[in-house]
Amino acid sequence: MSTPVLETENLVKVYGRGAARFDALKGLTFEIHDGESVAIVGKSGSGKSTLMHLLALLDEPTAGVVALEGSPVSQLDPKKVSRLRNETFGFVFQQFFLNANQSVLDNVTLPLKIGGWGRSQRNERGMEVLEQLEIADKAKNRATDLSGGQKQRVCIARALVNRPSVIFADEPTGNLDSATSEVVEDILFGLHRDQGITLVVVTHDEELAGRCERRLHMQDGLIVAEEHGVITPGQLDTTFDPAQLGLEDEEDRA
Ligand SMILES: Nc1ncnc2c1ncn2[C@@H]1O[C@H](COP(=O)(O)OP(=O)(O)OP(=O)(O)O)[C@@H](O)[C@H]1O
Repeated sequence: MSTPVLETENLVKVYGRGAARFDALKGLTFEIHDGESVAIVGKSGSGKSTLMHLLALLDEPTAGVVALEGSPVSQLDPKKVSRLRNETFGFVFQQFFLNANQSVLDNVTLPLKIGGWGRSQRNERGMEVLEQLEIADKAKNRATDLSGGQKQRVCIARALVNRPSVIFADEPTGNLDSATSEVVEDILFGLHRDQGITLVVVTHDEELAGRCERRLHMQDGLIVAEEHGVITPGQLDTTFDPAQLGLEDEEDRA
């Protein structure tokens, strides 16, 4: 089998110390292969975002290993880690994280600016992805002057601009109404299908998780179950048991 794009071994994350110590991840070992779509699901506080931050090299584990394409990340120079993160990953978050004072195009091309690209090349590539996301007519708008769905499309454009091999999406539809959510999901899964981009999605949304080929179920800092296969909405009632996934609590879904 090919080298996994991401791999963890006995991954541990502890926040705080003494009486304030909290063991957020308690030793996770798993692999994510190139071109997979994987959902990380579980109750609020189970450790999903913590795990995603470690996988995305946005934070460091307390113990254990994260390996990117077979190379343990802790052995790499921090500058190289930043470069790898910028080149390999795209990020889509529920809160958008768009710079309000910049244009849509400048927001989208930020990863290229960080990567040292010149302005004209950045703008050319930026317009390409905005066209792909059918939002090129908004390139000069301020990023705040958009609807929620348009903002998320801008975020996806920004995530794509560097031609990443992995997109991390943390509750990507959490701020969107259901019709807009479907559009955004279709875009993400279209990229996965057509461009072979690996998708790692953190979500409380059963339907979104069901569209992924694999679901890792987290509970109290551990992966307690793993499910394979896409689940269509019609199957949700019978095969996708919210109680089993720790999603039974309405409050957790808010
Ligand atoms: N910086 C931090 N310092 C201390 N504790 C933290 C920190 N970040 C997260 N935690 C704790 O670690 C646990 C896991 O948090 P995490 O955000 O990973 O959960 P989650 O499953 O993503 O939750 P949610 O679905 O609500 O986003 C929680 O109990 C949280 O309070």
